[in-house]
Amino acid sequence: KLSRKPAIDLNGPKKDHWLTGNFSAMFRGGIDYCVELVEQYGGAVKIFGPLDTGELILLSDPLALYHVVVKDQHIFEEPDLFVVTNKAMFGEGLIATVGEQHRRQRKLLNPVFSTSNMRALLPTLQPIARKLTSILLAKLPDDGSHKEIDILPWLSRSALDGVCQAILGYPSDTLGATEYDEYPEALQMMGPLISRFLYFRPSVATVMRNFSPYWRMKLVDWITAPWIPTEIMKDVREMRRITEVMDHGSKKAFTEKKAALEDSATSFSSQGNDMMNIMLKANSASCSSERLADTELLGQMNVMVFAGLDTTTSALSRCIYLLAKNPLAQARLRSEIRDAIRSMPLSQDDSSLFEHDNVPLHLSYDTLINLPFLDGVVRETLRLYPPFPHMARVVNKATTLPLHFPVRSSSGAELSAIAIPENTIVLISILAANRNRAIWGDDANEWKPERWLSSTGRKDGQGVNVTFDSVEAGPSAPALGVKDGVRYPGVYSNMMTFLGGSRSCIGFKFAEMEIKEILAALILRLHFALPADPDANGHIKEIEWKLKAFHTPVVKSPAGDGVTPQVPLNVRMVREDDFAW
Ligand code: HEM
Repeated sequence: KLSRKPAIDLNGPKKDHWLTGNFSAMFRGGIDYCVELVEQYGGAVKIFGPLDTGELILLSDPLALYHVVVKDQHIFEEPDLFVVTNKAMFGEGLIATVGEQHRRQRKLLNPVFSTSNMRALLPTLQPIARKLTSILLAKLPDDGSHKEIDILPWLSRSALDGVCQAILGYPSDTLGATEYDEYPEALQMMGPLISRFLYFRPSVATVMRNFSPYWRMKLVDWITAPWIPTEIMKDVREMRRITEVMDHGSKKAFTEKKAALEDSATSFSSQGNDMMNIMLKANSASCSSERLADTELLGQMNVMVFAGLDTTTSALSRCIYLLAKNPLAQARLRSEIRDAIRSMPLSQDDSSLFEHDNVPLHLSYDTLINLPFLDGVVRETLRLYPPFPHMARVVNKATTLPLHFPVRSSSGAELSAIAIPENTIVLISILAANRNRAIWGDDANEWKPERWLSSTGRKDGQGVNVTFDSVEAGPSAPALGVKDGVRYPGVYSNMMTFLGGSRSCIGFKFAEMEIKEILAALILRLHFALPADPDANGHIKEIEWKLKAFHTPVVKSPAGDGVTPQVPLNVRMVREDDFAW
């Protein structure tokens, strides 16, 4: 059906490959390829998808994106394939629902992610950040010299413990890992397995649409039979095992939580600050027509972990890698954190707040969130390297999209609007939008945390879906990401990293807090540098970020295999001169 739609009258590159269209070039060429495409053809580019997907539109024009995610978002829907397969894996959580059901879920869940709830959640994340720092410190030589450590698994475990404890209220301790716990282990393996299944998603969707639950299970039993030996069947079997463990673990945690709440129903006394608890209370208090079913609440548990884990790990590892590459920025950030800690009022009653040097361990939520340079580092990293580089939408009826910056048709005519046939797939290029020179300036492709320091845009858009025309620059300095009143419709700092509109990321404040807390704890005590020691063959490790579903860091050949995800850095204890910048 998709391949039979009318041709799209838009300029773009030729097909790179008969089977994969422009997709293999996009993955191979990574960020540079996508940025060059957009710089050459503009904010709406015709590209070719794999197999019979046919022509797609790579979209990054600000006005067009405002229509896609806010104004006409009922026309630009999540692909059915995405929704159906998410439902099969996670149940009826936010990323698996559409229309009225999705609206009802967001209405209940939006207030759960309020700033005041984040403030109350920070103390759950602080011990995790502290534990991560202690674990890495314990690995280092006593003489203050450096050691190479792959920080990726450690960041992933802290992100997992953070999501499990703060969102689910599940006492996960993968950082400590004294005992094997199959539930968090299954949650952690879900993301990587799903990336391996990217090309099989269409078959899963077909099965979901055309088979009854009975025959679906029969089919799964058949294809996961242990006597089918191929590699891919191993992955299918693993996926089945993980889904079952996740389902069982979530149901158990949910049932216990619900029972505890019902026990204290008369007083609704606090059972902990985790988001699941807040969500259950909000649900019980809502009117019956808006209330979510248990299956929907359960679905949220799986969805939150999936949506919050690899994204946060990717952002955190990119921040530390960039700081390792930019020692001056690292020193500046460290000084800012130390100064903030020194100026905090000391609570002599709470000795747990102190470590050696009489340094309080934790910053308050408001101090942490408002540290200007830390904020600049996080925003700039999320702008330049959005963990989700592209998001897909399908056009459910033929429409016309207005553009702010005109592009060319196939015949070279100037277009200020594009006609989009029904069933066209639109790829929202978060990456290209966040690097648009016309909005962000000529240095848009450079990592400059300090660009945020003088911007009144620093606090813009926090959770508010403002309309396209209603944003004005502040009175003193110009707001970043706004040029002549034009901006992207993102919920976070005029950028598209967390998208905008009613399907924007619900967890962005949580992600921001978790990234800042872990960064602050690590940078204060540890110094990071890129690998510099040659191996036995004289090769020095060079980290490369491959563009897949997420940006995946690997070590380039010949020092590495170019495949295994890792971020090996030289780590040592901080010295006094590491604060000078
Ligand atoms: C740096 C970290 C993160 C990034 C870059 C990110 C990005 C995104 C993006 C781009 C979407 C839109 C997806 C779509 O439209 O298909 C999204 C949705 C979502 N995110 Fe995040 N996310 C992050 C962290 C989190 C965290 C920590 C949580 C949970 C606490 C979370 C929960 C969700 C959920 C539930 C949705 C679906 C929202 C809906 O459809 O209504 N995310 N995220």
